[in-house]
Amino acid sequence: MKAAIYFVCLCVFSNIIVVSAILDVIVGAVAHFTDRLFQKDDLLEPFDYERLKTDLKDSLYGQHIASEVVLKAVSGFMTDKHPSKPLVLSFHGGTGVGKNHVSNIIARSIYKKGETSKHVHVFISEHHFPHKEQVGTYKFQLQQWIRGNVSSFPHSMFIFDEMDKMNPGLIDAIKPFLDHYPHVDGVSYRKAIFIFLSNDGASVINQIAFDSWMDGEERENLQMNSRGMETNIFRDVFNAKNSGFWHSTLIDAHLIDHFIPFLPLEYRHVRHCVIDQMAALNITAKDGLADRVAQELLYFPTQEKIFSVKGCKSVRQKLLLHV
Ligand SMILES: Nc1ncnc2c1ncn2[C@@H]1O[C@H](COP(=O)(O)OP(=O)(O)OP(=O)(O)O)[C@@H](O)[C@H]1O
Repeated sequence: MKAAIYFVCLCVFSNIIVVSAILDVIVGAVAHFTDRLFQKDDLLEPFDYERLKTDLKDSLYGQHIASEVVLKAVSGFMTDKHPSKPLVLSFHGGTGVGKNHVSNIIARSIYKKGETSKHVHVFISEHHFPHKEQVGTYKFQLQQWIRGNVSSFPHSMFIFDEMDKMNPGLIDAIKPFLDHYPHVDGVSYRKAIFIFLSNDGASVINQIAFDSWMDGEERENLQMNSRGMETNIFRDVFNAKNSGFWHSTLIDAHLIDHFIPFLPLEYRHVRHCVIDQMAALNITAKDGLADRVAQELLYFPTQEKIFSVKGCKSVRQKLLLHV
């Protein structure tokens, strides 16, 4: 009797195992199929230098330095069949001046689905990695995430926002991916793109823009090497109280390809942003609406009021108050 019960149990149990194994295979196959189907229209856009140039010219205001460097860096990288390392860009500047906006423009030039592509991965320090004590777990997850995505799609893009608030342990975790290694644990990261965004260096950039304005210089004459911009940004960034670490770690190892300053925006640039938002919201331009909205924003320095305190950040919200 006992033997019969054992026999029945064994049959039921082995049937369960067989059924679950079959189910596993079916679920895996369906997932793989839908994944392929989904990926089919989420691929690379054939790279077009002129399209990126036009997009930067038409939709980015007041950032001639960023525009030039981004165009050269991205087109050089995307047309290089055998890059020796991933492209690593570091964007610096005050709030609302276009750092995220340029990341989206770059994504539009690379992926068919632009910034909504699933190959664009955005990490916001305080949102994704809020707890200091969990840095070990974050580190593991972040490395697995980058590794998994790059192995299935080498041209993946990783954007790290609020880099100045990033835990040093996490910076160490991504360091090997940014280097010249042909492979890290069997995966090549040479076609990936990493973009770091931070407000570090903003005070130096703003001061240089102000001095240049005071001297009556054309804004467009400001270059990376004018008025010691590059050196002063480095100095400021290295000495930043909380965030000096990421720069010293990544800069010392020469892992960042381009430091890109974003200038503070003037009234005329903000006005352009208002007009863009009016078009996006289908609002007809009348009664000097663009000027009224642009005038409502705050400008600095207190006396001269030349640069927008929040760039173009709250333009949409201000505009909505008028409709
Ligand atoms: N230079 C610019 N040219 C055109 N539009 C801009 C520019 N700067 C900002 N904008 C507009 O303002 C919005 C907010 O800017 P964005 O998020 O790029 O700022 P940010 O520099 O990343 O700021 P933060 O440091 O606060 O994250 C953008 O989505 C874009 O619509």
